[in-house]
Amino acid sequence: MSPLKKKAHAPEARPFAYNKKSLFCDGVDLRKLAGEFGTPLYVYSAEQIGYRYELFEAAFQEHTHTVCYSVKANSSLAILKLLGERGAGFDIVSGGELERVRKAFRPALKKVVFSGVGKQVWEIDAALKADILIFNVESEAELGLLAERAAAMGKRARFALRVNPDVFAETHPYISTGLSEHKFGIAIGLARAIYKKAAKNKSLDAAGVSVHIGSQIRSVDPFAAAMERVTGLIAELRTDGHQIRYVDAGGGLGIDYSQGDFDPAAEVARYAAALGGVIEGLGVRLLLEPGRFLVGQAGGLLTQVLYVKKNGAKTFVITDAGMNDLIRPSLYRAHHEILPVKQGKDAGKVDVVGPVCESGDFFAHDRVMSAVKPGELVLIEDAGAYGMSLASNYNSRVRPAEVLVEGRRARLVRRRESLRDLMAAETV
Ligand SMILES: Cc1ncc(COP(=O)(O)O)c(C=O)c1O
Ligand SMILES: N[C@@H](CCCC[NH3+])C(=O)O
Repeated sequence: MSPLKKKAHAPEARPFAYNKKSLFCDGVDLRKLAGEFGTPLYVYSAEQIGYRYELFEAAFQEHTHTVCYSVKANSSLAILKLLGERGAGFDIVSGGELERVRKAFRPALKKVVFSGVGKQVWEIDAALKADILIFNVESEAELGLLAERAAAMGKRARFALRVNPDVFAETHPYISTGLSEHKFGIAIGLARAIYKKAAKNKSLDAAGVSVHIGSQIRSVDPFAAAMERVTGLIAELRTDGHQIRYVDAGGGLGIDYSQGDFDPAAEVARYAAALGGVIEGLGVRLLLEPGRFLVGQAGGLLTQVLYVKKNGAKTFVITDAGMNDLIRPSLYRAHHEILPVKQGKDAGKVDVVGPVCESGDFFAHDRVMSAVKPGELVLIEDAGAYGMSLASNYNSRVRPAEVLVEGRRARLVRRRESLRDLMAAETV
C-alpha cells in the first residue's frame, strides 16, 4: 500500500494559510515566530517536506528506486535529518555537502550521489572514504582523477557518466543544463568510447548512467526525451559488456510560484509516468534527485516592513530582508507571492524592496497588495528552495535564522548570525 493511502488527508500544496486574518505556517502564527525569533526569518513546514518526499516514494513505488534529495536546494541539517530518517539518499556537489550529510544523518552516506563539474582531489578522497553510492562524472579528465584516487586508496569507484543529451528544457536560461552548449556532462555521443576505455581500469566500476537537464521544468516531456536517449546508450553499453545497474534521472521537476492551482501529487504522478514509461523493464535502480519540489513550497521568508516611501509615481515597501537573503527575484526575475501576515484588502501597486545598495535588490515590482505599514510583517512565499542556501553576507548583513515548524510547535534550527560570526574568519 502506498504510504499516502494511510493518510487521512493530504496537506495543501503550501503550508501557509490565514487563520482569523493572521497568516499561519501549519499550526503556528507567524506573528508569534517573528516575536520569538526576529526577522528576516526562514520558516519551513516539516509536514510539507515529509509529504513531498512521500509523494515521490508513492509515485515511483513500482520501480526500484532511491530518492536522493538535492542538498543544494536547502542544506539545513534539520531538513537533511528529516529526509534521511525517512529513507532518502542525497545528491551532493561538494565536500561541504558531504560533511552536512554525515553530520545530519550518517547512515545516508551510502546513498549519496556526487555530481558537479569541478570535483577536487580532497572531495573525491572524502567521498571514496565515505563509500558513497556513486560518482556522477562530468568529464574524461575527472574520470581519470577518480581512477587514480581510487587506486591510491585500494578501492573500486562506482561511477556513472553524466551525459549531456542535448535536450532543450524550457526554463530560465541560467538553470537549463542539458544542451550541448552548457558546461554540464559529457556529450552523449562520446560516452560509449569513454565507458569502453574505463572498463580496462580495475579501479573503476561503470555502474550507471546519469542525466540532469535543468531546474524548474514544468513539462515532463523533456525528462522523457532525455531518458530515452539514456536508455538507448544503456542498451549499447550492455552490448559492450558493462553491467549497468543504476540510471540517474537527475532533478528538475518544477513548482508553481504563482497562486495557481497546483496539485503536487498529480505533478509527481505525471513525472513518474513519463519516466516510468521509458525505463520499464530496464532492470536498473532509478535514482532521482529532486530538490525544489521537496522543499520550495514548504518554506517562506518572513520579513518586517521597515519603511514605506514614495519616489515619484512609485511606492516602495522597504523590508528588513534583502537580495542577500533571497536572491531569486534579482538573479532570475523570479516571481514570489508576497502575503501580508495581517490579512487585508488589495489596496494598490507597490515595489517591495530590500535595504541593500543595489537597484536589483527587489522582491516585486508593481505588485498589487494590501497596504502595509512599517512594523508589519509580510511573507515571501515559496522560498524554501534556493533561498537560504544562496544567502550571502553582502553589505555585511548577517544571514537570517531558520525555524522548522512541526505541527503546532516551531524549533529554531539555525540561529541568526551575529556580528562576531560575520568577521570570525578574518584578521585585521
Ligand atoms: C545535478 C543536479 N541534480 C539535482 C538538482 C536539483 O534540481 P531541482 O532543485 O530543480 O530539483 C540540480 C539542480 O538543478 C542539479 O544540478
Ligand atoms: N538557484 C536556482 C536553481 C539552480 C539549480 C542548480 N542545479 C533557482 O533558484 O531557481
